[in-house]
Amino acid sequence: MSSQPNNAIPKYLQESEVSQECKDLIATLPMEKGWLASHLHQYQGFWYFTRQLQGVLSCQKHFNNSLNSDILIVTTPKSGTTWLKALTFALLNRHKYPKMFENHPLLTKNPHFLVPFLELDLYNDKDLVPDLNSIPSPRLFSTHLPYVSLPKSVIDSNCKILYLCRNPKDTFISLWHFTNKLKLDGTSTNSLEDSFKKFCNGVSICGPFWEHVLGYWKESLDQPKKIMLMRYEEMKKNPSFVLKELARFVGCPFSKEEEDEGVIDDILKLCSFKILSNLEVNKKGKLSSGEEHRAFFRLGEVGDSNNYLTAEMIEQLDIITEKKLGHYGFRF
Ligand SMILES: Nc1ncnc2c1ncn2[C@@H]1O[C@H](COP(=O)(O)OS(=O)(=O)O)[C@@H](OP(=O)(O)O)[C@H]1O
Repeated sequence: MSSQPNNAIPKYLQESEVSQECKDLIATLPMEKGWLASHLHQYQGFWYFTRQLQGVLSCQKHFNNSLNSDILIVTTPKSGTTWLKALTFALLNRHKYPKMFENHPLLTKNPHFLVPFLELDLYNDKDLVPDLNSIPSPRLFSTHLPYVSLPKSVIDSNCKILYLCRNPKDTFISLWHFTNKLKLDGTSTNSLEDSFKKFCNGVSICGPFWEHVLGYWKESLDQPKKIMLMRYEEMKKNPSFVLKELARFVGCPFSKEEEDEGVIDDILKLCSFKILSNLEVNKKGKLSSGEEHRAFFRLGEVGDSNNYLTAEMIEQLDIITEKKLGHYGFRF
């Protein structure tokens, strides 16, 4: 692993400057080279790039004050995180910003800025506990962590978890496009075929994909008041239904007056791919972690994987999905 910063690589993928604790742990963990980042490390059964692992350790150690009023957005990467962050932020702040197309923070700030990742933003750079107590209630955070690796305080509290996943074919293709855009160092093998093999073997950010989904699916059945599971495809098909369910789940349902006044439609419009992806802030700009805002907006459609995957690849992913999830009653 490299110990010198490489300025061609975004900050969040740099492997230098990780803590000694993280380095010592990494030396004991299974490691893979390849797509997404130069190295991925397997920790508690799931794969992380180096700085992400440091953030995971740090938030497991320090995020020990989860409140019952907290709302945590949990997703598999590339399943619509940006969209769900925007929707949830707009939902919770609808009374504060009633004129949605005039002075709403989403018009000038990227959703990832407004809803930070626990392990990527809050706990990554330093081993310091950020001042989370100053955030007004309900605090809204996000994470890609699998259920088994959530900080203990999240497991123990009655916070609400909004879990979003997307069919693995489109998730994989979205991730593959994202990594190609990054143009990592020459050691990365980003060919579709190689990346596909790794994805099928579970080696992807916060993968194995199927185990991630299964963990939350099982918990959502056991704890329906705590975990609401959503599918990207469902959100695309019936966004107002999902938004209403979401509002009820987090305890701020829409009133009849709001429905009549078109508040639901306004939120959906503001958070639509068309509006968000065309905002100046999302065409330019970068997160402090180095990711370009525009990298979060590509196509935003269901089924684009059909344009990239062969019939054999599709069949292979369908078989894995049925074997690993269908058996437990989960289907996309
Ligand atoms: N508003 C809105 N509506 C619908 N779809 C949207 C929206 N915003 C982003 N996207 C699409 O979501 C994909 C990116 O996934 P994530 O936001 O989960 O990425 S990340 O994990 O936070 O990096 C990526 O999907 P693909 O287009 O298939 O690559 C984005 O285009």
